[in-house]
Amino acid sequence: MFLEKVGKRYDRHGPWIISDVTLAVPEAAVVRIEGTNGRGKSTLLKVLAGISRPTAGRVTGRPPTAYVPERFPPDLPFHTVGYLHRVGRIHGLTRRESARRSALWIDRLGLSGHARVPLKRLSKGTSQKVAVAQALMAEPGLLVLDEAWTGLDQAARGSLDDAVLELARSGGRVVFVDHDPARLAGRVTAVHRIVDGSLAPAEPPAAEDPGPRVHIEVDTPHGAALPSGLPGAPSAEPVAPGRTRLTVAERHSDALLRHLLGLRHPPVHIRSLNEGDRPA
Ligand SMILES: Nc1ncnc2c1ncn2[C@@H]1O[C@H](COP(=O)(O)OP(=O)(O)OP(=O)(O)O)[C@@H](O)[C@H]1O
Repeated sequence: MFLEKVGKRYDRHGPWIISDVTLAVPEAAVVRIEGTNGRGKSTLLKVLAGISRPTAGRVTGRPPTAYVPERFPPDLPFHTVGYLHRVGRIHGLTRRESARRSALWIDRLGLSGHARVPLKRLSKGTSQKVAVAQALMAEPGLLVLDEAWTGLDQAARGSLDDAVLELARSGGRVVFVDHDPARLAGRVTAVHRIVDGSLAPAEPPAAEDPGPRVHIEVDTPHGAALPSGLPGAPSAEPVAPGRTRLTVAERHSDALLRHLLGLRHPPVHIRSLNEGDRPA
């Protein structure tokens, strides 16, 4: 995906908010956009996501895109699960797949207690979880996140981190703004700072130690593939026909095991669990 000399102003005679922005977002990129308040970060993200049309320049090669806005409009006459299910249908998913993904993200983001609550009655933090869930439901090729972690509890922030890494690992692109300079440290592939309306490269944050990891070997019947979106974004390595070795950070292993034990499509048999080594 490529932005070529992109500029945006909201009014024909108004100031240019961003100008002459040239940016490549390759596959598997995790791109952080920085800038002080009011510099045009949200404006750039909206142009990237295709929600706002550039006033100058052009955007090419945009894959199917999902966007988590800074503020999610909860003023819709649905409850959480009904809304997510509709989002899935809008993305062209079958009823069954839409229900599967809704249930997956409701579980992973800790929304189970709010599944039947009308969107209008959700707290700000819970609405934010729904905003994240509706974007991840789409399994997009480009995920644009505008302060999407803000308001989430720690577990949901971890789930969003995992989802970003999964997406990048499968070749997807992620572009985000976040006030925490350490967000996705070690995973960010490029940082760009908005200075005087244009983009300047900046230094990515250093990696944090991911800590001990756990290996889980699982069998699936007839070699069926494991579903995408597993908690903790484990890496998966085939070790024998129908057998996969999953490697996940120890802090996510309980959530992953719980999820694997509950899987029905396909059912998963856990063969072994091997704890405690550290990444090289
Ligand atoms: N729809 C709009 N119409 C007119 N002006 C707008 C609109 N949206 C944003 N602006 C203006 O564009 C400028 C940049 O806003 P933007 O929200 O993109 O910045 P930001 O870097 O994301 O800010 P913050 O860090 O405060 O979220 C601001 O001066 C803002 O008032």
